[in-house]
Amino acid sequence: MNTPTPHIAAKQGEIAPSILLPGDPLRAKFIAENFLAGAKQFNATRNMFGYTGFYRDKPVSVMGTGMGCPSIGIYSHELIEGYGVKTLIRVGTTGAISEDVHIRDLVFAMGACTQTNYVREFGLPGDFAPIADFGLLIKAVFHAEQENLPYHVGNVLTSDLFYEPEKKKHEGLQFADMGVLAVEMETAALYANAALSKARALSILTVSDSMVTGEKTTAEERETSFADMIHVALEIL
Ligand SMILES: O=P(O)(O)O[C@H]1O[C@H](CO)[C@@H](O)[C@H]1O
Ligand SMILES: O=c1cc[nH]c(=O)[nH]1
Repeated sequence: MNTPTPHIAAKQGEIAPSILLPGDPLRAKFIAENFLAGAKQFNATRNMFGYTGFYRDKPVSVMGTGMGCPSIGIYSHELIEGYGVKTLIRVGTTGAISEDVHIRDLVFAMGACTQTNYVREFGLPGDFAPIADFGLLIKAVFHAEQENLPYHVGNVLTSDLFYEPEKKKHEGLQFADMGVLAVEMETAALYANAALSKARALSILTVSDSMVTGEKTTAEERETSFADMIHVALEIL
């Protein structure tokens, strides 16, 4: 794939082989300014900000993906196929659907069930199971254990809907009955793209609210647990 790509303005060599991917481009800016040394901006196309800097002397990039599978699908494809990115870690928020998962906990998405059509569009002769890279996952678990962070490992649900019509509200609970922990909107597409292009991917999510209890994090609480998520991601690259 030629660069610059249709959605990323970087020149070859400006994006590191490892990248963090928050949904929100302003979170990418925050991560670059607060967690990376010497960060330089490589993208502003569509205001989808991207930066490369250093973490413990290792080059690391961070870029927003937007919301939903088509959006992260486009950016992760161009990052892998255009810029040779090998390791992609989504750092996002998620809503708990399991009663065992509480706000502020971390969820490492071992697999991603989905209601989206993204993976089906690949035209495989059956259902593909989008899974995390095992090496990244085990390092994330090891780091969370060392730091005594509250975390869960398991399935998430990647949905196209943030606002569900009343008659669909029971569907999250049906997935919860199958052991699914939490709902978000991008992981299945990220894992499918990584599999297709032989890259490594993991979603590390912070629980921002609970469908079970109705609890929500405050802005201040989100900042604290958000920092845990970024530290885990940076430490395992
Ligand atoms: O916090 P981010 O990474 O954006 O992730 C979650 O938040 C957005 C919805 O508010 C969706 O993108 C969902 O997956
Ligand atoms: O409830 C939530 C919270 C974060 N992200 C989602 O997609 N849903």
